[in-house]
Amino acid sequence: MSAILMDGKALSAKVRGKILEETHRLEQTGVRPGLAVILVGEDPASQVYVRNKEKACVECGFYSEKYVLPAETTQDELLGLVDELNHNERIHGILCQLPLPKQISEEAVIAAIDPKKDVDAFHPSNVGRIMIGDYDFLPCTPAGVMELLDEYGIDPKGKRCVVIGRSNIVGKPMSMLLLHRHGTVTICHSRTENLAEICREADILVAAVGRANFVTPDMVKPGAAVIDVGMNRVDGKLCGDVDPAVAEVAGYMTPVPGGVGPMTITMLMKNTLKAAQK
Ligand SMILES: Nc1nc(=O)c2c([nH]1)NC[C@@H]1CN(c3ccc(C(=O)N[C@@H](CCC(=O)O)C(=O)O)cc3)C=[N+]21
Repeated sequence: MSAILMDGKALSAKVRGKILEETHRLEQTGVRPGLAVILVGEDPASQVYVRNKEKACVECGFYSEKYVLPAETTQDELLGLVDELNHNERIHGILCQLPLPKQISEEAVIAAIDPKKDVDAFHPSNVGRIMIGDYDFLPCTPAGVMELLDEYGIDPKGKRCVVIGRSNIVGKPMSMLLLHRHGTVTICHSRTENLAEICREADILVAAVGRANFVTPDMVKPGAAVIDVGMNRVDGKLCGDVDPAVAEVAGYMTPVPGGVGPMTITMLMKNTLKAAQK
């Protein structure tokens, strides 16, 4: 058996095409969606992501601004820029690329972004709204996973869903979105006992651990949908959290690259469009 690959690149192209149409419609009212991306320091992986985000802005017809600040930037300087962007009328979405250098508190920066421009959905008020199911913005990576599941006709309703990883940006919101769709959700993490056994029960298994090839074939139920959120660099090569041999057991699987990554950026575009429409 060989898993069906869930093509995030193809679905992204389709969704971005629809967003471009919406952009043209919005432009008739004199509004062009605008996204500001802030990058502090020069982590090479972050530079790739930021470049992909700029490309996506072009594909969607957005206005975009990029701010590359030196690694020594102070928290006050960054907060000053955020405040300026909060008041900039051309900018509807603000994304400050994480992680930030250690002299800057990520929490302070996230809290400073106007929730209406928080297209990452990381601000505490947006996180709270996701918990209660009353949200404007969905967190990009989990939202991208849900669109991939929908595209391939995989319905979480009543199914065993296992999320490995409990981060604020992926694991926790991912669990919440699966729960909203009536999945039976288990969150696993580094202290979980009998991890392989729990994973083997999953109809939908989401790996967001940040460790290369962490999910092995013995951890997967035959026919399961396995979603790989990992972006690990091993000897310069990009590799996910799921061992490629899992494709022999799973029914569906997302590739890395070309799976969740492009969808994450596409959901960022969707949120920016939404912010501009409001
Ligand atoms: N405030 C903030 N928001 C984020 O959304 C955010 C962040 N910080 N920090 C870093 C992570 C990571 N992330 C990725 C987005 C796209 C790809 C992506 O396009 N991946 C390509 C391959 C890229 C490559 O070749 O390296 C793919 O999977 O096909 C990857 C990773 C967004 N993040």
